[in-house]
Amino acid sequence: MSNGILSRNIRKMNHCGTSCSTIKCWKWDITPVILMHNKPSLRYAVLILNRPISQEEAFMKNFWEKATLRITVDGGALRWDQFLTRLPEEISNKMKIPDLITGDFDSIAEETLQKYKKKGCKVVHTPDQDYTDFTKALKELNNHCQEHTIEVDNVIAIGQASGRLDQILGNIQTLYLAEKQHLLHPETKLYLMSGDSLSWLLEPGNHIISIPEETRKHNRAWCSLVPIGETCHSVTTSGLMWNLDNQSLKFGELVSTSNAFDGSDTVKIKCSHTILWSMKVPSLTGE
Ligand SMILES: Nc1ncnc2c1ncn2[C@@H]1O[C@H](COP(=O)(O)OP(=O)(O)OP(=O)(O)O)[C@@H](O)[C@H]1O
Ligand SMILES: Cc1ncc(C[n+]2csc(CCO)c2C)c(N)n1
Repeated sequence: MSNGILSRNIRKMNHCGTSCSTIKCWKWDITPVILMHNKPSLRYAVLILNRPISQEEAFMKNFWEKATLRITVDGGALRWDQFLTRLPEEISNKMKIPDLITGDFDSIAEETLQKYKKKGCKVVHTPDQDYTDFTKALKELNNHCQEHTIEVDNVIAIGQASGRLDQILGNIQTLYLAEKQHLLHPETKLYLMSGDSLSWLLEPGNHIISIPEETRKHNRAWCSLVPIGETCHSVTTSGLMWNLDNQSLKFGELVSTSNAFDGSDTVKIKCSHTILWSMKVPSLTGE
């Protein structure tokens, strides 16, 4: 086991005792507070998708610089370029370049591609039209890690969830594919960060999610549990304003959006099927 903070705090624990030895347990201590003050031992990859970057300059700069691996996905390279113009030139000039630029390149301008090639970025063309550039980027990330014997515990994809609903759903599909098609190392966790919201999949089992103090204190801190693609027949929670007690989550019946925290330092969730968990994370957008 490695000691990167994020995923090591997201330990899979099969320790539930004899009565539930087959139930998997996860502890999630990922918080942007940890990301913000990311420790040197933290090993993560950052992926920039093709959406405006709405996070605060200080956060993004720090987050990018301290990443183990930096990837821009197709038009994401342009978004990164635009983000750099928000920083003073003497700072942006010294920033690390993307390690990898991937995509079918229908969105990136040739000029931008050439500029990054000249700077020494590795460019991987992924023309397959059966998968999104985000999905293909995860495969390339994994290949790159294997080639260079790099390990990352977490992959955080940055992309504002706005605009095209099909793309937003496509991004959720990528979360599922990463798991089902083993696109990443089995220990590597994948998150979608959109502005001040962080989303990831909770697999069947028990989950304990640490809630950062800033989120607990925030009077409009929201969270959600959404069943995607299949009914989650049984969900039991604690730590939420609207807890579930062995209830079923299903579109057309009950979907737990606009839920909130009850002030506890952890949220506990037991679910029978995979669900999408999203939560507000503190102060990344300056709002
Ligand atoms: N409107 C959007 N909303 C959410 N995510 C998006 C949106 N547009 C693009 N993305 C994300 O950025 C990635 C890279 O986008 P890209 O520049 O390739 O645009 P695209 O050609 O429209 O997307 P794709 O080629 O994946 O269909 C996409 O795979 C997707 O994950
Ligand atoms: C059933 C089915 N629906 C849509 C597409 C189209 N598509 C899905 S991902 C992608 C890549 C976008 O960069 C494209 C064009 C397909 N191939 N198969």
